Amino acid sequence: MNFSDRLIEIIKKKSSVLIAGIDTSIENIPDYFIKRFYDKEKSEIDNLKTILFEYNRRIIDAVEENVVGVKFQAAFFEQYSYHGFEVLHKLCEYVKNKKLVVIFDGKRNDISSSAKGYSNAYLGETLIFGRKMRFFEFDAITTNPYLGQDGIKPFVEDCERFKKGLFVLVKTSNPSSAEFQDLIVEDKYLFELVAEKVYEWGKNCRGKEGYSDVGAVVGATQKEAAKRIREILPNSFLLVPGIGVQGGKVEDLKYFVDSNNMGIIVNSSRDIIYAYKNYLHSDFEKSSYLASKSIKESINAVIS
Ligand SMILES: O=c1ccn([C@@H]2O[C@H](COP(=O)(O)O)[C@@H](O)[C@H]2O)c(=O)[nH]1
Repeated sequence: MNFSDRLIEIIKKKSSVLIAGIDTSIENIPDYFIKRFYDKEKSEIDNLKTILFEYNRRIIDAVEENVVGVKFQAAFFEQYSYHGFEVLHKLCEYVKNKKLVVIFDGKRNDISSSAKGYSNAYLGETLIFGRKMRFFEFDAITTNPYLGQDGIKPFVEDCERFKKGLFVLVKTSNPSSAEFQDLIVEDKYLFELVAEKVYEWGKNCRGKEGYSDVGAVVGATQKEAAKRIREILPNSFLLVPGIGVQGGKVEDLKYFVDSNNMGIIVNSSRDIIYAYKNYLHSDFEKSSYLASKSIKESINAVIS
């Protein structure tokens, strides 16, 4: 089954388009949780690994009912070197077993030979002594289009081969996104040209429902751009980060959906993983549950 078809199936089953973003830093985990798991007999690194896994695992359990998937932000695991990646690997398997969509937000790309290495790692398989090994079980990855077609091709090929998904950065949510993305090239915004490329790259990997497995990242803070991107990409999923803390408004999601009020998945990270700061300080699991339920319901009220 294609990635886009799997995604649609889960969206229908869950009546949700919410993705929980796991961007956890150990300093933001509540003290009471750290104290509960910190073992003085163990090394700092062993404690880090246990606490990072156990906290995120509980968040995932708490929000499972309200989300269609989990997006792991690579940076927050890479900051702990290979120890962080060990935890990421375990969490990825954990989410996979729950039949949710698992996204690796690494914004990877490079020249084609190196891009192939990234694609092997996160979407496909790697040859070791003639044997094919699959290391991560992600369903989709985010990529940066700056290197052009040859840097994207290895990912697209693995999407076709392994029925995986790709989200290419088209218009990002951050304050400086206009610096390059809004430059005018050939009478168009650069992000429009990138969206046209995304259409081209994804036109041969469509699922039965007619959606492409190659989608775009479009920040929730970019409603004007979203209207234009939707015209260029009528049959692609948009991964939309930036609601909440970054100022993106749930009401604006009506500009991101397609003509069937479909075609988006919406990420929320800090508002979910650190919801205890706004809800119940002493119960982070219940807080994350309540936050995810409230975000899911407010999105559904806008797009259904
Ligand atoms: O344009 C982009 C692309 C990616 N992101 C990522 O999404 C989350 C957003 O986190 P919040 O806490 O919900 O603001 C984070 O992992 C970013 O790296 C983005 O925000 N904007």
